[in-house]
Amino acid sequence: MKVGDRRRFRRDPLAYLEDLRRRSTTGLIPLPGGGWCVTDAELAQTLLRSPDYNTGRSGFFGELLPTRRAQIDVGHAVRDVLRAGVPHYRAALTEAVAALPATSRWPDAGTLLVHHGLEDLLLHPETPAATRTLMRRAALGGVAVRAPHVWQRARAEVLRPKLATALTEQVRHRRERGVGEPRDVLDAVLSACPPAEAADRTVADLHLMLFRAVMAPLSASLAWSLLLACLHHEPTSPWPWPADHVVREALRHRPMAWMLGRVLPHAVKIGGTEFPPGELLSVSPYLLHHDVRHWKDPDAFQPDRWAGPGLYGPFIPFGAGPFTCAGAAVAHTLISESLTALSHDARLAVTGGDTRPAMAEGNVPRPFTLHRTLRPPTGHDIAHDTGGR
Ligand code: HEM
Repeated sequence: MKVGDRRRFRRDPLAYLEDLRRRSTTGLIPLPGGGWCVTDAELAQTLLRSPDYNTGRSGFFGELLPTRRAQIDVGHAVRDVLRAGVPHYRAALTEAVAALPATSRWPDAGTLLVHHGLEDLLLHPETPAATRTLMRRAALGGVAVRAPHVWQRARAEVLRPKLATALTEQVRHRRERGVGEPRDVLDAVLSACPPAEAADRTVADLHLMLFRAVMAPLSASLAWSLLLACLHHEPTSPWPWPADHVVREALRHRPMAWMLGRVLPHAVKIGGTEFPPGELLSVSPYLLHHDVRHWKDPDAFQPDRWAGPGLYGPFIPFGAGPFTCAGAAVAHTLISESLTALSHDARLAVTGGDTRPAMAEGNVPRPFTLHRTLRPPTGHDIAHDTGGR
């Protein structure tokens, strides 16, 4: 990438991408880091959904699991344990929100909240305290969510192997004892991975990988939902939208996974261009979510657009097709629960908010400050609380 392009990309990555799309006449844009992005919505969805382009294993798990079947089993087992843990998450999050200071710095405060909600689901309370402490330090110290500063990332690099060693020891211990009904994500991975298929260290690495894959997008999507809703509403009255619509619209407006790549298993001709096998073709959820041919006012943040019967365009914040996110539904629930806990009986306002993202391992919000003021119950709340309507 040329220096000028790099500067423009850093200033506003999404505007830079939009600009590349505007200049393309073929529905394809060459990406500065290599490979191509398919911007035509139909072609893009074909690429994600067609079994022709999604052969073999998903890149999500890297080389950690030997077969596609094993990948699916692990994804489902983790999803099931999180789904069963929703009531626990709700209670833990409500507790954490009650302890949130009136002024908090985001997105870090969101990472803290999400971790508080997930802590017992990642490693249940009977796990040795030292391992849980390491996990907590990792969650907040740049292992779960990529830290912005080099020194923080260096510290995370020291923490990561310590946590991997502690988790490996825990895997050995649980395997010796035998795993019954999964109590946490580690049990879920163990239940889907027989020892012949995954060594103790591999299970620990899978747990670490899932820890990041769950924490980072939940934390970023919660922060985007909060920021965008606050920027588009006066803090003097409660939000007029259900949390579910805010979350959906934030996932559309600022999807954390802004680019999804596929390595072509065979040669293909797209938009008049021949691509050899092995070429990297990507689809951008962001561009599809902002395509004027499929969305009305795509650049406007409008949670209300989800209130009516669907006139929706392509919506793929969790991907699509055979490799779509295993945790999509539960992720949506967890973010909505978090937003509900934050906005319940409170006025929310932000300062320092910017809708341009900082690109880390995805599209994450730049730092902003949340001001949360508890509001006295209104007549409506009292009628609602006592069951009166
Ligand atoms: C807001 C939160 C989340 C977002 C935005 C998100 C997004 C994504 C995306 C874009 C993919 C890749 C799809 C592709 O390559 O086509 C993916 C894969 C995956 N996600 Fe999520 N995810 C989230 C939360 C979760 C949670 C809570 C879980 C826990 C179960 C999870 C488990 C997975 C798994 C297992 C895969 C790999 C699926 C496969 O290849 O079989 N994700 N996610």
